[in-house]
Amino acid sequence: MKLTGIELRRVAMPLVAPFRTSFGTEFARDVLLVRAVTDAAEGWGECVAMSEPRYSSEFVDGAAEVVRRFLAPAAAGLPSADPVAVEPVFAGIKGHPMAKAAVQTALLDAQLRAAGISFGGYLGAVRERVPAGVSVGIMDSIPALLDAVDGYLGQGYLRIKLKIEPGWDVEPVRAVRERFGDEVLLQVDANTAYTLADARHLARLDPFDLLLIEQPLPEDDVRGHAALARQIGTPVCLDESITSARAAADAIALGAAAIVNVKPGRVGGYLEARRVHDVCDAHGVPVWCGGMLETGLGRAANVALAALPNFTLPGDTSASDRYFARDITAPFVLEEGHVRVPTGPGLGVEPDEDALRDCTTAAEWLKL
Ligand SMILES: CSCC[C@@H](NC(=O)CCC(=O)O)C(=O)O
Ligand SMILES: [Mg+2]
Repeated sequence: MKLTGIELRRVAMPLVAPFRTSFGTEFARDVLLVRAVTDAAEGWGECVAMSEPRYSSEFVDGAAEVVRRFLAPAAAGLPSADPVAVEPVFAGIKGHPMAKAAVQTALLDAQLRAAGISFGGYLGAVRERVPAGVSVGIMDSIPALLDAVDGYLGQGYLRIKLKIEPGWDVEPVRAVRERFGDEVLLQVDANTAYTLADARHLARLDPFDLLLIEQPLPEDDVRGHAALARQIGTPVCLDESITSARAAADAIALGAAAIVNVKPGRVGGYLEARRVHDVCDAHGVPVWCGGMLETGLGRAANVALAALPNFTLPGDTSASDRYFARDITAPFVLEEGHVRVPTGPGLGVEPDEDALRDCTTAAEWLKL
């Protein structure tokens, strides 16, 4: 399969409501899409980098430049743009996992469409639908939070994740527990907002029987997470710290991760994401699929990944309307709290031409 060209397409996707985390508030997504044109088929990849480098060091303009100057020429230089062959070539370019993941996914989508193989079939999916959790941002008030959670539970979401930060943690969790009871699957995500000195405070979450606390400490403080795990009862889950399968193995060996949030963009692609899944499985550590407010293209790939055997916790694989009034693919919908795994070749979804046209802000053809 020879790569003949790559299109970089930027789309503007307003969010149905602001989404506030400990590192800022998102009002819209400025998404970089990669379309790989090969002599066999075309494929799409979504870059999950945000507009600013606040979740991690990548940001969308930088990712576009890395694809333009380094990744696309590297892929085009190969005799065959096989996503597996592209990995070692991309390894020679340091960092930029989200940019790499977008290109690799576009090549994988093209290869699988040409072969008539679904993304889930290729990755090793064992389920036809996956349980959907939902991520709930930091709100202006407890009543507003309770209204939001009530709405999501009413839609059928099977797990609630609350964003937390110092000053918005114990009380919102207590309020959700008191209002919705002990049966609701509940977890929190701090996006690195605390330090080990907050251990005693974070232990105040223990009575609320949370599934996990996600990335309480900075992404490079793996030892700190291990120390924290010995001081709190809530299981520690890592997100930002897990940049590769090796990082997952190290974190598990250090006792820093009882659970892992798998995000293909954070680790350089779906092939490495599967390796993270496999390493965690080998250590008896459950995983779930994280989210980066993906459009239906990235969402399709995540839902397929979430159907692998060791994805035993509901992921942030929400319906499209959690974030977007109009998706660029047919919307993913919640069915009894689950999202269906696409079965068609490749990602199994196509961009809707009209929706894509209406939200495109830039299109650039990279002649290779
Ligand atoms: C803008 S926040 C993106 C990163 C965040 N993602 C979510 O909270 C889930 C977002 C989603 O539902 O896609 C995380 O740290 O897990
Ligand atoms: Mg997270």
